[in-house]
Amino acid sequence: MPASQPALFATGDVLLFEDAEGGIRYRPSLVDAATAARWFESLHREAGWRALQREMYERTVDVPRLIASYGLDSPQLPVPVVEALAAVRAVVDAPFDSVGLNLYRDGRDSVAPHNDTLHALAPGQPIALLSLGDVRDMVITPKPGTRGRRIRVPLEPGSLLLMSHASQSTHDHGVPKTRDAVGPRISLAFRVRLPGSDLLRGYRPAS
Ligand SMILES: O=C(O)CCC(=O)C(=O)O
Ligand SMILES: [Fe+2]
Repeated sequence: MPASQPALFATGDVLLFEDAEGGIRYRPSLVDAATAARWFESLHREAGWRALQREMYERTVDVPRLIASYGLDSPQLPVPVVEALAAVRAVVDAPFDSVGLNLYRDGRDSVAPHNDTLHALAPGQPIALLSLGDVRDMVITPKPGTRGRRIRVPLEPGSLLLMSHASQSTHDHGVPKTRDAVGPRISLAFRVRLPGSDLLRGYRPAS
């Protein structure tokens, strides 16, 4: 499917979709390659990675990637997450309080097209996705009734993808499996939770 041509802005930001809350935008280089590599190595080694399962269509399926999650007030917060949060906060004014980390070990790991769990997210607040490690494509697909086309964005190490809360109702996003020889990739998803909500509802440790 042909990709649409996103608008390129003077800052280097690419606006992928516009809405009243900032839409979906991509900044190829939030931090430099050396910083991204340092954070990757440290998190790959030391984050609290877990294999999870979830119920889907009355079956239990393995989540095809490893996951770690922290409240941003956690005393166990890895140093790279503290530094990454500062880099994100320098360009995004949002009261992030949680981070979900994904580790895609190779091209067989993925996340299926989805929108982030609106029941758990504070209205009006964005989701900030920082990428580290090998490049993987993100595919962003308008939901039925939303204008625009499917977009494929290669997420560079050190890049930031910012998605508005509103965009979770208009678009799905996913990281498809690939047959290309790719090494591991880590993403950090900074979010603002609704008080008392559980971002990992429906997930449990793999047996
Ligand atoms: O790895 C990514 O960039 C996307 C992750 C994602 O969509 C999620 O954690 O909800
Ligand atoms: Fe997501």
